Amino acid sequence: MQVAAKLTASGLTRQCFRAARMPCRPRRGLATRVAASAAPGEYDFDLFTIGAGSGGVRGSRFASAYGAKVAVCELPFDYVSSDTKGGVGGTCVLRGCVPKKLMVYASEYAEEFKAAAGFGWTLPTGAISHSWTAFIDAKRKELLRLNNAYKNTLNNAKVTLVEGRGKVVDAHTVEVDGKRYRAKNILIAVGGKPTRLNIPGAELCITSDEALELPACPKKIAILGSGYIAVEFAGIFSRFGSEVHTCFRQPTPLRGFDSEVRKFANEQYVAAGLHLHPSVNPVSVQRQPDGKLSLTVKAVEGGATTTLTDLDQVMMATGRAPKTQGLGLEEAGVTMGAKGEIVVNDFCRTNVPSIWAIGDVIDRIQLTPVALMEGMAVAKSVALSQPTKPDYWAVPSAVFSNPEIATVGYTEEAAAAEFGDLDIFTASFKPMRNTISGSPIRTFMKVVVDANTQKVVGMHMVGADAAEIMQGFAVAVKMGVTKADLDSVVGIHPSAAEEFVTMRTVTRKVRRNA
Ligand SMILES: Cc1cc2nc3c(=O)[nH]c(=O)nc-3n(C[C@H](O)[C@H](O)[C@H](O)COP(=O)(O)OP(=O)(O)OC[C@H]3O[C@@H](n4cnc5c(N)ncnc54)[C@H](O)[C@@H]3O)c2cc1C
Ligand SMILES: NC(=O)c1ccc[n+]([C@@H]2O[C@H](COP(=O)([O-])OP(=O)(O)OC[C@H]3O[C@@H](n4cnc5c(N)ncnc54)[C@H](O)[C@@H]3O)[C@@H](O)[C@H]2O)c1
Repeated sequence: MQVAAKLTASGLTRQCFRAARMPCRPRRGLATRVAASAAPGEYDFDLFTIGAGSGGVRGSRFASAYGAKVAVCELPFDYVSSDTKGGVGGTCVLRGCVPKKLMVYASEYAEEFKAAAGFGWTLPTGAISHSWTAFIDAKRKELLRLNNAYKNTLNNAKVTLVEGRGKVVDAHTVEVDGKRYRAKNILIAVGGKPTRLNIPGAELCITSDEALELPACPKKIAILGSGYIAVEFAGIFSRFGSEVHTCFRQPTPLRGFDSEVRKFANEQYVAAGLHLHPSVNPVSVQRQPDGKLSLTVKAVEGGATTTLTDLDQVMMATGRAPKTQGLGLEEAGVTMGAKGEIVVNDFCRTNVPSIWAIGDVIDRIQLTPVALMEGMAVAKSVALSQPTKPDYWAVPSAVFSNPEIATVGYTEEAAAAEFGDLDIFTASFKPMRNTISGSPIRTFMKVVVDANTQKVVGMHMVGADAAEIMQGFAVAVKMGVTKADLDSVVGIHPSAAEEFVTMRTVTRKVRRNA
């Protein structure tokens, strides 16, 4: 694990928040008290939430179900977010998980058509084509449907929805477009926004927001960064037939993931047709006389520059920043971190006892299910007076790249640092589907076992259906499954998943004192 460990206010290491690959247990003993009761009528609401995204909606409706009087405010709807536009559902539903996965599905058909030939299908020549605008229209309709469904959910849960930009005035007051509301507790769930690198030509680039709303599929695109968003969109555009160039600072993509997984994923991305440009820093983006773009990058070592030309788009996928600017938090005395994230304790409570914060804005693990967990914890704390900590142990995650990656628990590097002695089991194979389809893509599976307790402390997979497979194994890891338990399970044949219960030979033993 290369991210420096650093204690946060919650007593959890920063390292363990880098997307669940170094799961730590919360430090005990940070006391919390639920906000003191108020005199009846003193407040308009028991809880006022700013932001109706994943965490805000979940926290609000659970608090309401527990008997609290709850309101939530949200910016007016748009497909692309800004300081004045958002929409009920938030990033995941409108500009993240959902539209991204719809794009993954849409792009996968291209591969399916190709693979079908290997299985004897003849596709009519020239008859297969894709309408980008038809797809974007269908995607937009679905997002609008979901936006309405979320509004209905809030309505059915008796949560008052206020449209407009929320701002904290003081410990118990929220202002939405000039109107003030008094609340016993305030929950900040405003999420984050895509960041742009400060390089010449940054304004010519798109981010994930715009990438989901392009008027046409780019013929040639450069993507900066190699985190979740970069590799997912690289897979999407490449399957749609774009020439995709991914430029990143590290030697392999997906910093923070298990290094064997990174190396294997790197090989598969190349096999899948991506043009990878590792160990480079972006320098500038220019508009060519013909309207296309060019991108100049500089080698991390040696400083040689390379210019990619004739690009239809340059996408920055270089991280997201908490959306806390102008929210009135500093004025209300809330402690903020260096990146603008809200500092909270183990209970998602800020240093101002009536103000709580969850989701991307606290910059722990930026995943929807984590924001949901945090929202439910705060709902219990404030509405049931049951102080509740979110549990960050064994949070699984998946990268919907081509091929998919899924992981739960420790990377080998983090586990070696934590436990010292490990037994590592790995398998690499060509999945049956790819044997006669002609696809070169292989699958990799890895089990990390603490040698002293024989507990499985990490599981990783690169390959088709990794997300679907890993969800079930995450339950086992969270319950403390041992390698012997895995070995005792009968496989489902033929499947890739069965490999996880049939690995009998240790690939290598990692010993602290070897
Ligand atoms: C491209 C992309 C793909 C992703 N894919 C996945 C995935 O596959 N799986 C996964 O688990 N996670 C994924 N994520 C991450 C996931 O979307 C976030 O972790 C999750 O949405 C965080 O929820 P949240 O409630 O903290 O914030 P958000 O969902 O961002 O919600 C915050 C809400 O607050 C509103 N808001 C902001 N400021 C104000 C204000 N002042 N007043 C009123 N309202 C305000 C915003 O408009 C927004 O609706 C993805 C993210 C991106 C960008
Ligand atoms: N499938 C999923 O669950 C999923 C999908 C998308 C996003 N997300 C969440 O959203 C978060 C944000 O995603 P992301 O991909 O934008 O962030 P990220 O932190 O995963 O990746 C950021 C990338 O930008 C690079 N970068 C940062 N600063 C740079 C600089 N100055 N110059 C060059 N490169 C730079 C980093 O090295 C890294 O490759 C993720 O952490 C993840 O938690 C999850």
